[in-house]
Amino acid sequence: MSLNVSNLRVYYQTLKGDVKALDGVTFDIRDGEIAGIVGESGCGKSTLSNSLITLRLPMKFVGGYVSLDGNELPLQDHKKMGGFRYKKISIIPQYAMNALNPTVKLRRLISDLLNCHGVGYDEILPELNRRLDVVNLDRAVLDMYPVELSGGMKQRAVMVISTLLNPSLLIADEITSALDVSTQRAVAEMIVEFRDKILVKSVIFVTHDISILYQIADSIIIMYAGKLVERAGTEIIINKPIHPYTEMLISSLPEVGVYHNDKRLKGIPGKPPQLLSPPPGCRFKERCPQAFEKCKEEPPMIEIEPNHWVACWRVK
Ligand SMILES: Nc1ncnc2c1ncn2[C@@H]1O[C@H](COP(=O)(O)OP(=O)(O)OP(=O)(O)O)[C@@H](O)[C@H]1O
Repeated sequence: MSLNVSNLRVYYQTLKGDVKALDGVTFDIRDGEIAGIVGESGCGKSTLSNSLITLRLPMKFVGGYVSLDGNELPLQDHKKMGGFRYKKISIIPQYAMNALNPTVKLRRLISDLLNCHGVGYDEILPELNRRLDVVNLDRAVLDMYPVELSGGMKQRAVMVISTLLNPSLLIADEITSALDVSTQRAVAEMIVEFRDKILVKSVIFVTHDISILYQIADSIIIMYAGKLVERAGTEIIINKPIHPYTEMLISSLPEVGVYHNDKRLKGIPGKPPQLLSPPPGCRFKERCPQAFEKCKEEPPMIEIEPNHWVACWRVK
C-alpha cells in the first residue's frame, strides 16, 4: 500500500472559529494507482492535497494518521516533513503555471531546487533530458524563461520538475483546469505515462472534471463538505454510483450526443453547508432527495463490496 490516510482532521483557524475543512477522512492508495478526488468547490480537495505536503497556518492538524510506504508522515512537523517533500511526495499545485519564477531560466531554477535536496544538476541531466522528451518538450526550454513558454508547456515543465526524483506519491491539484481541451487531454495522458513508466508510484489527481478521471483514474474518491461520501473503482463510480450525492453529480454531467432540448441537465439544487459550523449527521441531508430521520446521525463509511465504500444510511 502506497498511501494510508486514517481519520485525518485538518481545520483552518479563523477569528470566527475553526473551519472544519477535512473532518475525518480515511482512504488508501495502492502502488501504481491513480486516484481521482472530486467534489464541489470548497469541499476540501486542496486542503487534503496541501496537508500531505505543507501543513501550515492557518491550517491546524487536529488528528489522524497518514503513512506513505509504511512510514508515518509527520504532518504536524514542517521541518521533519522536509525529508519527504519533493523526494517522496511531490505536488503539481493548482497554479503551477504561475509557480515558476519568471525571471529565472528553467536550467537555473531546476539546478537550485536539486541543490536544496542535495542532488547535483549534472548527475540528473541525462534523466532530465529523457523526461523532457517524454512530455514532448524541446530540450531548448532549459535555456528559456518561464514567460517564454505557453500555458501547456509550463504545465509540462512543472510536471517534469516535480517528478525528477521519482516521488512515491504525486499530487496533481487541478492541473488541467486552465488548459484548453486538447492540452488537458495531453497533460492527463502524461500523468498516466509517468505512472506506467514508474517515474511516480501512485497519483492523487484532484479535479472538478469527472470526464478526465474517466480517462485516466483507476479509482475515484467523492468528497462532500470535508468528508468522503463514496470511493470505488472508476467504472463503478461512473456507472453504478450508490451515494445520492455521487448519483446526482454523475447525472449532472452532459452526455455525448444528447441535445439539451432532449434532456435538461439537472445540477444539484442547494448549497453545501458552511464548514465553520457544519450540521450534525450526514452533511448532504439538506440537499438529499432520499434523506430520512436516520440521517440526523452521522453515517459510517462501510465497504458494500470489495473496494467500494459508501457513507449513507440508505445503504444496507
Ligand atoms: N486560508 C483559509 N482560511 C479559512 N478557511 C479556508 C482557508 N482555505 C480554505 N478554507 C475553507 O476550507 C474549505 C475547503 O477549502 P478547499 O480549498 O480545500 O476546497 P476545494 O475543494 O479545494 O475548493 P476548490 O475546488 O474551489 O479549489 C472551504 O470551506 C474553504 O472556504
